[in-house]
Amino acid sequence: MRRPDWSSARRLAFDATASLPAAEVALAEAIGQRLAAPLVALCALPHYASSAMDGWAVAGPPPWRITDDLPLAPGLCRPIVTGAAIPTGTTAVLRSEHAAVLGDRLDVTGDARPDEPRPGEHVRQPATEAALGERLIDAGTLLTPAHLALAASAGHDTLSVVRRPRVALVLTGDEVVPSGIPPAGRVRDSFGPVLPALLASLGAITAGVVHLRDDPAALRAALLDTASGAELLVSTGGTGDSSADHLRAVLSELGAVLLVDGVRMRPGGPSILARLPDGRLVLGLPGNPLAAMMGILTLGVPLLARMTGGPFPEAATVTAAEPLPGRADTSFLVPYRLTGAGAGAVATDHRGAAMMRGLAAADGVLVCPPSGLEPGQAAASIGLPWR
Ligand SMILES: Nc1nc2c(c(=O)[nH]1)N[C@H]1C(S)=C(S)[C@@H](COP(=O)(O)OP(=O)(O)OC[C@H]3O[C@@H](n4cnc5c(N)ncnc54)[C@H](O)[C@@H]3O)O[C@H]1N2
Ligand code: MOO
Repeated sequence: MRRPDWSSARRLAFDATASLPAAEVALAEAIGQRLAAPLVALCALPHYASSAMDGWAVAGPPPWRITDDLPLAPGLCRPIVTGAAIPTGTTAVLRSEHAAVLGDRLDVTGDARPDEPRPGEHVRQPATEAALGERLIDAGTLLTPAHLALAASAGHDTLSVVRRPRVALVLTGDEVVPSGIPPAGRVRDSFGPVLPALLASLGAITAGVVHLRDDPAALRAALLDTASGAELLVSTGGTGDSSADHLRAVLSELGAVLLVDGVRMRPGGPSILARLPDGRLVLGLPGNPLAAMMGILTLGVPLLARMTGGPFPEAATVTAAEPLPGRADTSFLVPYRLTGAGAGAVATDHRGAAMMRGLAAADGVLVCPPSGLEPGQAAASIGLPWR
């Protein structure tokens, strides 16, 4: 679609693709991925009766005689540690702080409650957290450390997760230098050191990075290169119409379909989403650093949410604390800071398309509609993946 508005562009990006297939990965690798199938308990939790305290497994009322014999008959006891299996015949566990040992005799100290230990006290009964086969985590859940620990205790060594999308980066520009302070006419590469980590925070793996001159043949070859196995190519620069900008011409020559051909927003308006004839997607980000970030936040975030099996990332809202002018047919993406608890958004300074200072200082990005905003009016807000 040619130049959709900001919210239509996000929806087009989400609808451009589908969830990737499932893959079985080691438990530790599943962090941050979405579960592809419901996770069930492979054993009851806990799977045996265990002690919740260091102390004594006792049978019957006090006092008790200390023994190694099993099963425990009434009037007998033996030491036990937290987590150990409860010996047969045990009626309760007496915590060590409340135990008085005299020779081979054990009694309850004066610090204990009069009825201590109650039957079953400090005994973790089997299956109190989950029964064997019980569903513990729903398919589609984004896996956190807590989920992985639960899966491990439920007996899982691997998990079925939605495979991470592989992304090939194609960074273009004769003038772009990879390190140091560039001379006039050249610019330091703002993307190479940053995009892999940003894409990783969105669930993707960077499968390759190439730096290209502004050369259509090189760009064509890079877009046709399938060696990295990437489902998505993310390019930077060359989205414009100058003699040094080749992305549109090369995409057209390759027979790509432009799913999003520019977005009615600033910065980031020239962003492109295209599908190559073999099905791979190309996200073309403008060269201006802030514009490229807005392209990722607008098109890349919904696209990768879909590929990683997630829901559509609904925008939050934020209230403007100052008037923000609008412009017909354009959404202004405004990096903002919150002025205090419950207070509204104030635009950061230094937020030109080629600047990064404003975004670096921002709490979020406000989407100012064409009609503009008055103080107290609400607008869509894009969350920053790194906050
Ligand atoms: N006549 C017009 N000129 C421009 C228009 C327009 O509508 N008419 N649109 C402007 C807008 S908006 C944007 S955004 C840019 C889009 O530029 P391109 O995607 O074609 O990117 P380049 O021309 O290659 O570079 C633009 C700018 O970005 C710098 N750049 C490129 N790569 C990097 C990098 N890796 N790290 C840091 N900076 C980078 C590049 O040096 C340029 O300064 O076009 C406007 N022009
Ligand atoms: O995308 Mo451009 O200014 O709007 O940088």
